[in-house]
Amino acid sequence: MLSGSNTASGVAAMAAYYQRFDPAAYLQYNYTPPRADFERKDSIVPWKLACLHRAFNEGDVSGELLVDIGSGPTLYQVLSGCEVFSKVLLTDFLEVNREELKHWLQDDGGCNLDWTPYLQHVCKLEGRRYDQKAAKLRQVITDILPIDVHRPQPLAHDALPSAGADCLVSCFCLESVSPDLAAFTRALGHIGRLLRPGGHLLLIGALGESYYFGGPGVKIPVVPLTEAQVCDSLKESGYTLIRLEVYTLPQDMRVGVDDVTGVFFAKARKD
Ligand SMILES: Nc1ncnc2c1ncn2[C@@H]1O[C@@H](CSCCNC[C@@H]2Cc3ccc([N+](=O)[O-])cc3CN2)[C@@H](O)[C@H]1O
Repeated sequence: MLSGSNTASGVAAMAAYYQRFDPAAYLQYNYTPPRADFERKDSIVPWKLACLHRAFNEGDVSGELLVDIGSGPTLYQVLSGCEVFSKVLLTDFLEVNREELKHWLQDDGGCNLDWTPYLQHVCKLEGRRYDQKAAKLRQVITDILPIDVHRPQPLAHDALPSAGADCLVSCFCLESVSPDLAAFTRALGHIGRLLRPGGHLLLIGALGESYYFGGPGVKIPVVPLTEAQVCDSLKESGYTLIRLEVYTLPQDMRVGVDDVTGVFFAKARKD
């Protein structure tokens, strides 16, 4: 187990693990079938996309600026939000992930995953024509910034307007970058400072995960969360929970890349 919560050594140990993170392998492990099988009702990615579609489109989420916290090398988390917000910021700790996202934005053929099935699936949910989604995304994603959720100010001081973001989305990040539960809760508070009061947080994460592979042989420790801990941490860090949904992994979704037992989706509002 890593040493104490948010101590320099605990956080530094996590940062050291991430020096070996391999975006291409990570995408292969989690964002291809069976976990991303758009023909299967019980596949994880369609479940996540349905949660995000509903959360962005039920009338209470609005504003100009959406910030994705810890984007990693993935885009799926903003496919619905890009129709609601005029500005979207992607963020990640690692240069290799920011580069992966830039490849997609610049459409330079350097991507390690074809996002077409994802865009098609979300357009089907929205009843929208597919051929405008990529252009819309490239139009609203205005920057890809470095972030560290363990800093009280996770982004550069001039990254956001003074009022803050209108909405945050964060998927599978906080629990897998924190040395323990206290650091996870503190990180929730840090990202909350980026959000205006009354703004929404859409948080997706792993339940019961104690490790995952961020590449071949790159075993990264994770804070194993329960639903109750997620609810308590949100409350403790200044959010009001609106809805919590849980997906339990069927046996054949447990493919050996982690020991996840479930996935949670939380929609919350900053007090
Ligand atoms: N201090 C930091 N601040 C912000 N971001 C940071 C920091 N350190 C690293 N990062 C950044 O955060 C990371 C985000 S990827 C974290 C992976 N999370 C676990 C993985 C994901 C996953 C996906 C799908 C499914 N499923 O069931 O379908 C299960 C699971 C469970 N395993 C990475 O981009 C790193 O670059």
